[in-house]
Amino acid sequence: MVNRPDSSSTRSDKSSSGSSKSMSKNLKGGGSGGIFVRSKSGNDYVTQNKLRSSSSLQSITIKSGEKANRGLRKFKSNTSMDSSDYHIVKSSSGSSTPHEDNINVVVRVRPLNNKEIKSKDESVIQFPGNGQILCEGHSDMQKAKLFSYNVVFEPGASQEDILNYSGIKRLIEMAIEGFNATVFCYGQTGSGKTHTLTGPPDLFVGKADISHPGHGLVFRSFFYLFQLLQQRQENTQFILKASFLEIYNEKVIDLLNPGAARKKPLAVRWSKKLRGFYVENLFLVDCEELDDLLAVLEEGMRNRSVGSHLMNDHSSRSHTILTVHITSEQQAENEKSVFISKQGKINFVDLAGSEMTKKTHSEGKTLEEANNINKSLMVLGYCIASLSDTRKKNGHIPYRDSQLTKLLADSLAGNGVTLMIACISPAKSNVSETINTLRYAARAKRIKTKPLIIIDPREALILSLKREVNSLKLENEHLKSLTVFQLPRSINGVTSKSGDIENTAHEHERTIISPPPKVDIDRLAELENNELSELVKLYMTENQALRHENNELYSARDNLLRDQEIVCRENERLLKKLEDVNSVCCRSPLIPARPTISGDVFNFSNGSENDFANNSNIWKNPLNTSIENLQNLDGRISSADNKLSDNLQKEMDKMRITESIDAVANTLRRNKSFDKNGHANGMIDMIS
Ligand SMILES: Nc1ncnc2c1ncn2[C@@H]1O[C@H](COP(=O)(O)OP(=O)(O)OP(=O)(O)O)[C@@H](O)[C@H]1O
Repeated sequence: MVNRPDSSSTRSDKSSSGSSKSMSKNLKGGGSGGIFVRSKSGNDYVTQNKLRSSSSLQSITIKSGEKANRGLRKFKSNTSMDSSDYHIVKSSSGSSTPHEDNINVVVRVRPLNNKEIKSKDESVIQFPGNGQILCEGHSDMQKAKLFSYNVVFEPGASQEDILNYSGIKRLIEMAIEGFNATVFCYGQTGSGKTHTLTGPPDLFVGKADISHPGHGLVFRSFFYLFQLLQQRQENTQFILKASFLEIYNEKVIDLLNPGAARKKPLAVRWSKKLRGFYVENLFLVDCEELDDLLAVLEEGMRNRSVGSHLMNDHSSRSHTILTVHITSEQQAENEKSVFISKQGKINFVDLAGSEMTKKTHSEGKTLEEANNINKSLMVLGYCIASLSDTRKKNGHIPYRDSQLTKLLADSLAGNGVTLMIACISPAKSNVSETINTLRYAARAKRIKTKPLIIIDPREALILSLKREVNSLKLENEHLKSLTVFQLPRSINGVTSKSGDIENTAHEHERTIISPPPKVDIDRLAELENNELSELVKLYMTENQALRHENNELYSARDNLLRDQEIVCRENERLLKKLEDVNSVCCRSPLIPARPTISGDVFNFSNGSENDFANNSNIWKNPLNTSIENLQNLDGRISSADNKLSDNLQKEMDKMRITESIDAVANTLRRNKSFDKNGHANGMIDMIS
């Protein structure tokens, strides 16, 4: 049966069939691509809605020439993330306006458990398809409620299906790319949150069976993560660290170092720089191999607070947050000395379940735990309600009212990408809690986050300055080469029309730019703050000097162009005059008719060059002559090879013009057509 948006088929809960067959092979499509999936057998366990693809979002943290050690050193020193200087700068989509991204919400419905089956409890959940859930009302009087989510996992869905269709894969990919990703499980006690995230508790007792189908999302995500890292390790270096904490009775306990922490809980502090909350002195463990990550998971699961009550034998009595920090280092394509560093993380959050203490019969310690759990979940509920309400979301959000909401603040409405897995029981006896959870989840779906780049401003500055210095250097080299091309003019004694041109040209040669000292890129991380600032200053100085030189070169070039323009115009004016003189001379009965310019010039290639030289007293306008012929003209027009400047050439043209004028004047003199002042019928005036 195809589960498409137009499908009107409604199936009842198949949980009692309890099929454990893995559906992963039968399912089409995958990830968060918004594809509706079905099984070949016709039994659908996963229905997807039209999902937004988050693929447009990605994040990079740019670091110049530094290995990832800086952040990691801090991790080793067991201090908080707050001690880093990272600032949120902009989204990785390339634009400075960050994309908004809705929280991705999926729902998992667990099968009816033995107790429920025994007590003849019924399922109140139906699956209309298209990511929808129909839940019967509290009583027969109430109407069934329809909810819509990104994906719905029916009771038969396997653990592998959750990995493949919840969108977690995309979150892992984004974490590798530098985003803060969070997946959290929400739901009433006994609804399957821990089962979904980590699998049944006996998996962590004794020797681990890697192929066990019960392994949860965290375990499977670790495998997927390492698979991706292996594919990418050829050109990228990855460093992984992990932490695992629980919030038990509003106290933060380090699950990787629980002894000390139980005596003195860790503090949750506000970071001005990060503009977020963080846990001080949380232990971070290096995870070079997959086994290290799995060991962190095992260790944390062993140490977390578990209790039992009527609704769950292994009830989580705390909220847990397992975080994997992923730092990647990649050499920039065009800048060998520049490394692009990305620092992402993924949080796996297993919330303790809300519980009706009347139902669970909690008392004593368990009751106190239940009250704290319910209280923090209530605050989470307020936060979600406010954030999903467009009128309230810019108002006060009570994150500070619980440790949980402080630590989830960024995932809920900050700069990360978030996946919520709402877990529900299908049993009629739990219908009011189920409706509450479904409402919660529907609200959460309306919340938008803004995934952003986190970047160290000093490193970004160094990188941008380096890039600018390089481009300025290239530009200046180019301008210098153009200026050198013009210099022979002054060397050959050609007068500059604007006196300052040569000064500028010479001046820029005198400009000495001292580059910043060479710093070993690998050791950049070891530099102190003041040394880094000094380095930034030196780059800025170099940058400024290059800009100055750049300006000078530009003004020199402009002056040279202006100068050339003036000479050209003057040249043209003189040539025009001479053309007039020549035409007057040709028409004069006193002067013998001369062959036409074209006749002589263009036919000289058939004769000897001497023919042309012999006729050099006839003026020829080089501007009206084809370039090919001009290049042959007695070497008068400079070629790129002999590197005579245009201006020098024009000066030579001028000299030849003067010679031509003299020749015309001599002819006139020879023909005795002078007036008493030696002027040839006014024509000499024209050429003077
Ligand atoms: N999808 C499922 N398939 C099979 N068994 C499940 C499923 N979901 C939950 N269970 C079983 O139901 C019981 C309760 O599940 P789990 O402990 O995960 O609930 P929980 O929501 O984490 O409860 P709590 O909030 O009390 O910790 C467990 O025995 C678990 O193995």
